[in-house]
Amino acid sequence: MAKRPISDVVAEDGVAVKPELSRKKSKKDKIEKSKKSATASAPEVNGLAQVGEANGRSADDAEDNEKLSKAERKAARRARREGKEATGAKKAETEAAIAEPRAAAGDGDEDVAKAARKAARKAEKKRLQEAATNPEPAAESGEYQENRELAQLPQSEIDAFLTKNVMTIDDPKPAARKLRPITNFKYLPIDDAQRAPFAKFSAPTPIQAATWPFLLSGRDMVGVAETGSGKTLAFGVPCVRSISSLPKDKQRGIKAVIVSPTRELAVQIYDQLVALATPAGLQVVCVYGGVPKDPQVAACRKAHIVVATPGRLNDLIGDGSADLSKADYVVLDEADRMLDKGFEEAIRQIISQTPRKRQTLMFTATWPPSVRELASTFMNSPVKITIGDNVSGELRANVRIKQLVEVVDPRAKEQRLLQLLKQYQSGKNKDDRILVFCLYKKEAVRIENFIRMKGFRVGGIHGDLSQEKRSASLAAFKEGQVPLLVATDVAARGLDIPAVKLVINVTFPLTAEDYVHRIGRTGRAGKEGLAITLFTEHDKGLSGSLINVLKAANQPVPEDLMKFGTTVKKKGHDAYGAFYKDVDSTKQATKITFE
Ligand SMILES: Nc1ncnc2c1ncn2[C@@H]1O[C@H](COP(=O)(O)OP(=O)(O)OP(=O)(O)O)[C@@H](O)[C@H]1O
Repeated sequence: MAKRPISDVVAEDGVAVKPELSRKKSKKDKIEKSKKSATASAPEVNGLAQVGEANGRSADDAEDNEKLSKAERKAARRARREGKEATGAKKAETEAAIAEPRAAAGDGDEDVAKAARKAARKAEKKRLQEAATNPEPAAESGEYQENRELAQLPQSEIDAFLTKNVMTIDDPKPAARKLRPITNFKYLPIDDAQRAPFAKFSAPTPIQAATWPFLLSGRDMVGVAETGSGKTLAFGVPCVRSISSLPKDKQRGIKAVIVSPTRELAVQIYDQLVALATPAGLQVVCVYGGVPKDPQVAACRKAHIVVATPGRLNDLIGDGSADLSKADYVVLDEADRMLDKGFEEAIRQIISQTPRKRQTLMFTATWPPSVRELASTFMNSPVKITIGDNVSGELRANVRIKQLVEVVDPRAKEQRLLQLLKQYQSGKNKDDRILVFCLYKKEAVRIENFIRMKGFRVGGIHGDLSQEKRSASLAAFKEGQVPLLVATDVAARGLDIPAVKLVINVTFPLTAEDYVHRIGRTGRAGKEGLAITLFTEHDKGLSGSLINVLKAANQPVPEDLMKFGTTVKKKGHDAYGAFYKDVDSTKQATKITFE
């Protein structure tokens, strides 16, 4: 499918897809019925029956476990063999190291000098043997083999990288060997053409470096890293490699599916995936609602990778146009959003169509406890990788964003907004990009008109606008023709708009997670950013969560905000409700924190 402008994209984004609204009658109802009967016999997790995932599991589980333990035994044997070889090489090196100084010390002992030379030769021979038996990984071999140069880096260099970037790796499986972060693009097991899209970057970001070895090894994963830290390529690169490393006849059909909560984000991911997949000869399709289905149906027939919003994807599954039975690489981007609210059922439907033996990944900047257990029902012993000083997975904003909070009278918000715009968009800064967030669509319309009346160039993006207008506003803002954009939370997650200088929250969002995502539209890819939030007494229920976010990022907490209270209300899952029990699913995991 050709690259699709955002203006082609219409539909359900930003609003949770209600399964009963999007569902096609006939065939889909049958699917639903069979799921309901399965639910009755499915095991319950926290009072919620696992649909699809649990179906027919027991019959295949024994076989699977058998395969798994065979694979694990094989990995353990290989680890032992590598260990022996390493010990042998080390021994020879040690002999040489011991002998050399003695000889150099000139103790006159000819035998010692001879022994040193012999040991050195032995060590060198061993190294050469190792290099010969451990060639660079063949591109067509699916198994991940660490690049030789990476394997030979001194451990101190690896430790310094891990410490500098404060990485936490929770791995519930005992590691056969320690995987080193891929600290340079040249260590990726892909060919040069596939490496071309990275030419503009100097090095992988921490989330990319840390996740790639695990993902290339086929592991399930939860990846948590700040907004704008390059998570798309973190899951995109192994996605393409997982397909391109297969023999050609095994590459046919939809092999990977990436689900995103909004259509604009889906299109953005699609663009990045096309850049990665094209050099590998793979096709990507982007499916979303509100536009004619036929071109998407045709593209699905040839596609290897599908990037989708849940509603339209379920539509295509329901009418038999999208066959996910071979899609064994599944990504939920903005995973907490995908598992929240009305998306959950749509996600269950999608995942139930994918093979039971698959790699499932969840990526996000915010990972609230309310979705963690539900997430684990879709995954198999996932590795959890968190970047940043955030071991317990608390809510964290990008620390390069300066956050200012002003407590104001609700009636004074518009005037204060005007002052801020005059202050930050004047003189040489008149073209600086500013993103203004509102909570409600009607509010966004009012604020946009107000700003325009005051003489500013402004566009809008929210659910009440036609798709054409919405896409035009976003494109004009991205390209710099209109420096101001008024948006609802439809633009809060994932959108990568270049050089947004300032985010202004005219009205606080419904959750502190949304706040973190909203302000994350600035300060991306290592840059600095600024966010100004107008907070009123109407928002006081969220003062405690906001204070925590500010404190964790070393930002000033205004006295007026403290007055609203510091209590944090526990957020219940929409399905599990307020009685949701937070279970530490990583309890058994080996937790390694580098700091
Ligand atoms: N290795 C890299 N070095 C520098 N920039 C990078 C690198 N990888 C990706 N980027 C750029 O960083 C920006 C943010 O990437 P991306 O949109 O994937 O972030 P994200 O972590 O998914 O953000 P969000 O949490 O808001 O969805 C993009 O413009 C992307 O091109």
